[in-house]
Amino acid sequence: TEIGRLISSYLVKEKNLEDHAVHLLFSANRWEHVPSMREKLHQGITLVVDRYAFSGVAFTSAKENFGLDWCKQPDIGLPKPDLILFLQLSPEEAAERGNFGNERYENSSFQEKVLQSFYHLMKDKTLNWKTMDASKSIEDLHREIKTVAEETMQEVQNKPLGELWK
Ligand SMILES: Nc1ncnc2c1ncn2[C@@H]1O[C@H](COP(=O)(O)OP(=O)(O)OP(=O)(O)O)[C@@H](O)[C@H]1O
Ligand SMILES: Cc1cn([C@H]2C[C@H](O)[C@@H](COP(=O)(O)O)O2)c(=O)[nH]c1=O
Repeated sequence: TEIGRLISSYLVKEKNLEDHAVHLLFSANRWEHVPSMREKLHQGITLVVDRYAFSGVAFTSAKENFGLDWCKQPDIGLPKPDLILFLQLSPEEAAERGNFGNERYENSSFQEKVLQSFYHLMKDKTLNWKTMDASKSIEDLHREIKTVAEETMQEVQNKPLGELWK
């Protein structure tokens, strides 16, 4: 989408955007997909969503003068995930993996702040957070994710779709 392209040029540092504005753009980029997400979910299709609103809150609240509550507001009411997988890897190990350091936000001190924001978000017991050890091999991690995802799909198949942070 146009918003998506604008965000991409911000992330690769081609464009600078004001911090509040970019936070709202990330959220708008989620909201513009909600009608098609709802349609697919009602057809029984399982959605795997990379990052979603939790990255929105964790990354913006890691900036100076942004509280967690303000950061959550624009994403309140999005489709609520049945399972949130947090792939945990130390900032040091992440930095050793391919391509780290080129994008905006990819420096270890900022990533450490983001990690603390994620720990805060994970305290919310109304959400089904599961932490996976991302230092494992791709194959082992894949197996574990598949198992927990399939269990969740079984559990929730007849449950109504919830609204995030409501
Ligand atoms: N379990 C793993 N073990 C070893 N290397 C991995 C593993 N998972 C991913 N990688 C490698 O780490 C690099 C980053 O992986 P990937 O792009 O999947 O991360 P990501 O978390 O999706 O990053 P971002 O969301 O910031 O784009 C890639 O080079 C990928 O091949
Ligand atoms: C969803 C979302 C993401 N971000 C940040 C987090 C990452 O640094 C990038 C996304 O990188 P990817 O390689 O495309 O996964 O954007 C953010 O600041 N706010 C958000 O809502």
